[in-house]
Amino acid sequence: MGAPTIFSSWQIISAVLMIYLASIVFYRMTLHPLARFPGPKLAAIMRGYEAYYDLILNGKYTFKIKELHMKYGPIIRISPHELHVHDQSFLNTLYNHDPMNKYAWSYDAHTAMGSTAFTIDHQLHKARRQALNPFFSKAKVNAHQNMIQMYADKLCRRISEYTNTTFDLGAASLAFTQDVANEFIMKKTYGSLDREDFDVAMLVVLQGAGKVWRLNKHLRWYGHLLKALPLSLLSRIAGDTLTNFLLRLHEQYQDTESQLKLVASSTIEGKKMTPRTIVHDILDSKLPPSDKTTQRIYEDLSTICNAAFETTANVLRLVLFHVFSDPVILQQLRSELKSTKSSDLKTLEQLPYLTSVLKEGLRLGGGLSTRLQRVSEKDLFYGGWRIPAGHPVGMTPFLLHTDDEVHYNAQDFIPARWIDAKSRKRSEAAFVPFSKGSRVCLGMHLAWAELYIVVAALARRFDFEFPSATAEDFVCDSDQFLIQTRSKGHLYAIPTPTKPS
Ligand code: HEM
Repeated sequence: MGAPTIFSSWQIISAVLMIYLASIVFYRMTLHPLARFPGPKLAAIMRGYEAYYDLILNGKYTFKIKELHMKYGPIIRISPHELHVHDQSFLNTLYNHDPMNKYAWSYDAHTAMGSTAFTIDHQLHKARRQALNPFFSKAKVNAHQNMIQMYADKLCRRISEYTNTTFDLGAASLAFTQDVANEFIMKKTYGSLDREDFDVAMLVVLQGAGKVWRLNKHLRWYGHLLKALPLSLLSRIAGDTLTNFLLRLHEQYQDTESQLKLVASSTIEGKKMTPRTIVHDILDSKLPPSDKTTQRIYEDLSTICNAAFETTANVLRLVLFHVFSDPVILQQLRSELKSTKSSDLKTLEQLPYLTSVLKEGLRLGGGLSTRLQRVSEKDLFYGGWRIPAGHPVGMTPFLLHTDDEVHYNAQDFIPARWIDAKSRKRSEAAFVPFSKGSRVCLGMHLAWAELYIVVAALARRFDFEFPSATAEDFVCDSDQFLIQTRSKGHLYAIPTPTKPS
């Protein structure tokens, strides 16, 4: 017979667990390489701090980070593992061409590890990006301006159908950016502008996508589980809107597959005959065969397309709301547009007021609402601080764009700030809607071109009234990776043709 034990096995397990947790807390507070950085103790101890703002308060950690900077200064520890800097002078240190990885904890949560956008490793990203760069160059975009103009004209025709009645200009803006991006990248559209409701289901799905990403960050199995479920089961659980989106992704997978087959089976002559898509560029690149599988190419392609849609549409809606709600801005824009009859992209790019309007849209509605972390192989330095190599540090474009210390009346839509030399210099220093360095937005030239062409077309042809919208509806109120606003992307408008003056 053994000796009687004083403690039950549950008590022993609990005690071991307590000691384990206490030693983690002790380590994170004292010996951890980030222990000396300022910030709330709870955030330094556990990720649960961030999870509370992310999940319970629905994407509010970005706003909390702003508050923490006001209390603790420009560099803070925002989780046991991560720092955040709020100072534009640090932009060039963090976003450049030095070897820097992305932060797997955040970027893997998009569950598209094969995509260039979410590739963690610096070298692998560099190779993947090289294969894509030529397709998205400024010259390539310029060569597609007639296509963009064609969709802008189509948007105008569709809007004319609603003269003096209310329609959703917010959904129409997304339909435009979807059709243009799909046509540019895949030489195919899914007919969003042709749909009676401007494909509003896509708007609803894309507005909800950030929630899945935030859940995945904290519950690592969640996204993988969703992906593993068969479409038939998922559609029973998820409802029509998500099912339609998944069907669209499925169609995109099949399109990728058939393009791969087409390119593989074509003769050199045949290849020349088929319209060149991004799939051709990836297959012709120096990437290894493992990066040329259908799944990898599909992940890249669907991520690039999705990165193109809501980002640009969000800026477009915000610009349209402010331009057509403010007679002074509208009048100034129209008189500049009248000075040239041309819709040529190069000409539009030379117009200072139109450019300022778009920059203001990109400042308030562009960029991302989340922090973009980088993990450097070398120590980084900020002020008197040494940031040890291997630890993620991020900055948030949205917080820089809306900082009153940098941009006067930062919350207000004031195109003139980009005209006046002094205020322009200040604002430019903290203006990073497309980020910088090796991970700069792949589609920035396309986004600029779309905005120039479509805003000019709408300002020349229509007046809009917004019976129920207010400026607050377009202020970022939730971090969904992308900016989310109270309007959730809807903008109800009554169009009338522009009166000849
Ligand atoms: C106004 C519109 C847009 C804004 C504000 C925007 C903003 C950004 C930002 C801030 C990043 C950096 C993300 C990070 O560091 O994790 C980024 C990356 C990216 N964007 Fe955009 N974007 C826009 C439009 C587009 C368009 C039209 C496309 C595609 C045609 C696109 C494709 C991408 C891709 C693929 C990346 C990842 C680049 C890489 O890591 O190499 N974006 N974008």
